[in-house]
Amino acid sequence: MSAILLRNLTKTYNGKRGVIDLNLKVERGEIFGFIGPNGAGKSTTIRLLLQLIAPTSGEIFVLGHRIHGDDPSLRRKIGYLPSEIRLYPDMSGHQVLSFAASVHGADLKKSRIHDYAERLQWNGKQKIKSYSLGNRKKLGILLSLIHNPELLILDEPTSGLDPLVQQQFFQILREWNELKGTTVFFSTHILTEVEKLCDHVAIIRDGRLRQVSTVSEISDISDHFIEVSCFPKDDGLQLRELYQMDPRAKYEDGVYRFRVQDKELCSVLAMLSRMPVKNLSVRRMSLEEKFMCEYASEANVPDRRALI
Ligand SMILES: Nc1ncnc2c1ncn2[C@@H]1O[C@H](COP(=O)(O)OP(=O)(O)OP(=O)(O)O)[C@@H](O)[C@H]1O
Repeated sequence: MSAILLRNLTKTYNGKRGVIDLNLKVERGEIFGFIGPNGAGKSTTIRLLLQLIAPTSGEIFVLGHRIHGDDPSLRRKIGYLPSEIRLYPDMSGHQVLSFAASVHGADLKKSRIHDYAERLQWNGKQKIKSYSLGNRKKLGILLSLIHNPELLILDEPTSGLDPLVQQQFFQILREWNELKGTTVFFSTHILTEVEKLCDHVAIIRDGRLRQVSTVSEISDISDHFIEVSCFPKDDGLQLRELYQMDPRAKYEDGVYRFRVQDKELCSVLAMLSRMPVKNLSVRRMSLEEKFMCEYASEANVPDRRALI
């Protein structure tokens, strides 16, 4: 039984797309990254999973149950960290935590929440209205874990956390996942987070799933950036042929910049070895760059030169 199963899931808002025809499976116990640029459809998918909005068409199964109308018993099994948390402004952090524990019948003393609060350097004494974004986020993380959920859904959990706290947070997530077998589904637009934490990743763009694979599969098919210039005696013809392999290649100030796939690299280097090359740089694309080139909307594809 999967933790999450989506079948042909579509959500439109007054006829405009939210998400289109999503098919996705997240196995139990996985840490699954859901990545995409702004407006891609991440929050819409999460809101559908949480029964906060209804699908236009398609089916959603969560922890083996088909979502159909409102199901509070299913929601109790899910921990949710929204991208923006709204809490009672006049209560202190500790009061909110105790209140949430009493609602869920959880014993804070027996849970690891205090340990996690300390590791996240959370300040529970202040009133919520005077909280910083980071402290608010930390409280949101603690609240999402308080009832020992089977499925943890985190919507951009790291925004507002400094790098050291982020590291602690990832460590806590890993520990929690190993200890309890909790499935973690988290959305982000920061690819390095997915690299650090996840086995599987789904990439969404313009409301459609573009790729579902392991993180290492995406890394393995990484391409290479080549930047090359030749001595003037070369008329550039051969090079021009080479760099035309990449439709988004650039030529400027005597320097050719283009991308080749892994499988083409050896033959391209062999060809370059026969040319009067003055400068050559070959660099493997990072996952981040690959994401930017392949998965960002066409309009947002950055100038290749900025990446080299
Ligand atoms: N309540 C709404 N009413 C109308 N359109 C909406 C609503 N919520 C989302 N949308 C639209 O649905 C699309 C997907 O938005 P969504 O918020 O799911 O993206 P996202 O990937 O979470 O983006 P971000 O990273 O910016 O939070 C966008 O085009 C957005 O404008």
